[in-house]
Amino acid sequence: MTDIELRGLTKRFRTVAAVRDLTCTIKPGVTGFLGPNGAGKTTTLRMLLGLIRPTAGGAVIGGRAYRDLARPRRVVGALLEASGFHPGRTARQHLLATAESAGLARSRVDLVLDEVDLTADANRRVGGYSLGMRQRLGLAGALLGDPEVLILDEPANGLDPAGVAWLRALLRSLAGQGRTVLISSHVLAEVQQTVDRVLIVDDGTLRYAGPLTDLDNLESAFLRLTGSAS
Ligand SMILES: Nc1ncnc2c1ncn2[C@@H]1O[C@H](COP(=O)(O)OP(=O)(O)OP(=O)(O)O)[C@@H](O)[C@H]1O
Repeated sequence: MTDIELRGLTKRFRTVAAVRDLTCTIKPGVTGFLGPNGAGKTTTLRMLLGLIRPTAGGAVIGGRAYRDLARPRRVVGALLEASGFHPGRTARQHLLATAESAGLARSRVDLVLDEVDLTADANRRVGGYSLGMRQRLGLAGALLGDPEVLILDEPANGLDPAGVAWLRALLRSLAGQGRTVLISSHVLAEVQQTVDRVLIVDDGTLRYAGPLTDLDNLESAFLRLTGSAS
């Protein structure tokens, strides 16, 4: 069981205060990370993954900063945006290269391809993939190290309705195995069906952290807490 902890996490870009003093603990289960455009979600996830340096405070996963994890892919799987794949490579080649560079068993590749339902297309070039297929490939990459923690930025992006239902079942099953799953999303109806807890941020500030069941109605709570209610 691995927690994610944010401790006074803060990021300023010149004049923009993107993330302001976020403190919370994210436990095993599925946690939805919600907020309007520009609220600071992606910046927070990028700091969690050691991609950008906080201005102040920090974030730890299982008690360690991402940069200090000896084998990060075995602890944390991440999907930030489904791009950056070499278009001339097949999905299988992409995952084999990732497995090799991370010191993971090649046998994991076929397992994760199956898990994301890409086995039939595994030998096609990624350049010909749809957005939803690239999203599934990104998820396969996140699952490659069989990590205890998954950090997924808008994982339902590009998935068709059957894909969204499939993703919901996958996330629930990962949570059922005791993993900690953090997903950002704008689709509140979908979040409502998938998550155990929610974090709501607005203007870089944490407005709510707690169980979904403590909110009568996610949409009205979101609009009220983010000042978007008319
Ligand atoms: N590299 C950067 N340089 C300058 N400002 C940035 C940079 N990255 C993000 N910002 C700013 O920080 C704020 C938070 O952006 P962020 O992308 O984290 O929001 P978000 O909640 O993920 O938004 P969205 O839902 O639209 O993806 C925004 O005002 C954004 O313009």
